[in-house]
Amino acid sequence: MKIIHTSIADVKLLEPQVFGDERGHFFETFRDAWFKQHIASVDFVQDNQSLSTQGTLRGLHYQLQQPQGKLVRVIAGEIFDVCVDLRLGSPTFGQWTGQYLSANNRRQMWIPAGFAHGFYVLSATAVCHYRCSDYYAPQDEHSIRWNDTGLGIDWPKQNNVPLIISDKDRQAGSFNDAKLFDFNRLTAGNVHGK
Ligand SMILES: Cc1cn([C@H]2C[C@H](O)[C@@H](COP(=O)(O)OP(=O)(O)O[C@H]3O[C@@H](C)C(=O)[C@@H](O)[C@H]3O)O2)c(=O)[nH]c1=O
Repeated sequence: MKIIHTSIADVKLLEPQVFGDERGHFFETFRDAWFKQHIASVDFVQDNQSLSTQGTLRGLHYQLQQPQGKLVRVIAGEIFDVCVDLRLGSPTFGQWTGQYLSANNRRQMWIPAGFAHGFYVLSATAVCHYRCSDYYAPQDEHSIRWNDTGLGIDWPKQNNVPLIISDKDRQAGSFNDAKLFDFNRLTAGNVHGK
């Protein structure tokens, strides 16, 4: 697995080694010992998959008491995947990074706990699969408006493609009003309150 650094030190892109032959190709999508050694010492406890049509935007979501690190990849289609650093005291607090993840480039984005996450769909449909380091906790869910002016996320533009977004995400609050993480608490390893 090749590691590609992003503008946010703790956010990484992973690119698998692909073995092609006359049948097609093969690649490993996840290897626990490698991940713990090179990326982060987390255990994934929940895997999610969603299918979205072109122009769908999901996000920006996070859980505060049960923060989730997420390892995101795309099985079919292409998305623009975004995360925002919500760790007060982090050198990159308030910054975002956006990366194109697709079935073609096979890239995965590692987003540690303490970030809001969302994505926008560029292909006719996209199947997104992600591993989470803590369980879904609907009572602990928070969201920030995708087009918050303070964040200024530069989402890709698609002409004549209507935006598809849930009511919940349409009504999300601003970055200024967002509940935040404590960088020191997260980096002290107490991420999951264990
Ligand atoms: C996220 C989630 C949803 N659900 C249910 C609740 C609801 O009925 C239905 C759809 O939920 P949502 O509208 O919240 O799905 P969605 O907008 O796709 O939510 C996801 O967005 C991306 C960007 C993330 O980062 C994820 O962590 C998650 O927040 O699925 C679960 O059962 N388990 C889960 O882990």
